[in-house]
Amino acid sequence: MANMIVAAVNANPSIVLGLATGGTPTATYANIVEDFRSGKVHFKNVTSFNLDEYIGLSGTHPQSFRHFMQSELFDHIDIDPNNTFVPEGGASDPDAHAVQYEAQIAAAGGIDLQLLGIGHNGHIAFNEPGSSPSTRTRVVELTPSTIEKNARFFASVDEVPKTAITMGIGTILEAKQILLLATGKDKAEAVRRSLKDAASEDVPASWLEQHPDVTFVLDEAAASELSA
Ligand SMILES: N[C@@H]1[C@@H](O)[C@H](O)[C@@H](COP(=O)(O)O)O[C@@H]1O
Repeated sequence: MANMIVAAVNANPSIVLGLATGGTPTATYANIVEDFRSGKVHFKNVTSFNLDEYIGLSGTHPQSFRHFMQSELFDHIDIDPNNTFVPEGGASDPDAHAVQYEAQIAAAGGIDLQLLGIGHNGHIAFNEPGSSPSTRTRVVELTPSTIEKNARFFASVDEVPKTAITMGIGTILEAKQILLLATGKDKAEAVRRSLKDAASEDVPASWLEQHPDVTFVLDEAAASELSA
């Protein structure tokens, strides 16, 4: 995955990247940092937009996605901090901020390459089951199961925010190219349903079937339900 991203940046040094958080892409970011340190890639003219952020967590909160991006990637490469966008969890008017975020993506010319993970229930970004392909960046409520899964990053489940700002499915589908990374048995069912079921709101990642240039990058465990 890191090699694909580095190749894309080298092919277009002013690329607009869409970036994801979560446990899955940490190794990808570590490999990108290594490639930067060995001079294989530069990010001076790159712009990035992250998928989502918890509402109520400021960018300095250790569990905020802004903090994750700084510590896993941005602080270690030469990207211009002014060109790194993550929805602001501390925005005073999150609905207005979501609209503004869409405008910022459009002003940057749209996303060239979008990196995605996948939730165990098939969510992408924080588009939970029930999300339609026309959804845009907006405020959403997290499902109890997502809150429970993400509690592993917090001291207790009560500390996990119940709402978030997320790019919509429609926003994601406008990216020119999409890479979805999934690892582990826990993701096998979501991966199978995304690729094999008819596209529907039940499995938000299944809407990716409608995109012309999507690559799923899977380990064997995540791919284990595909052969049946
Ligand atoms: N909003 C994020 C998603 O962008 C991420 O893809 C997913 C899976 O996370 P993980 O990689 O930790 O399994 O859950 C989170 O809730």
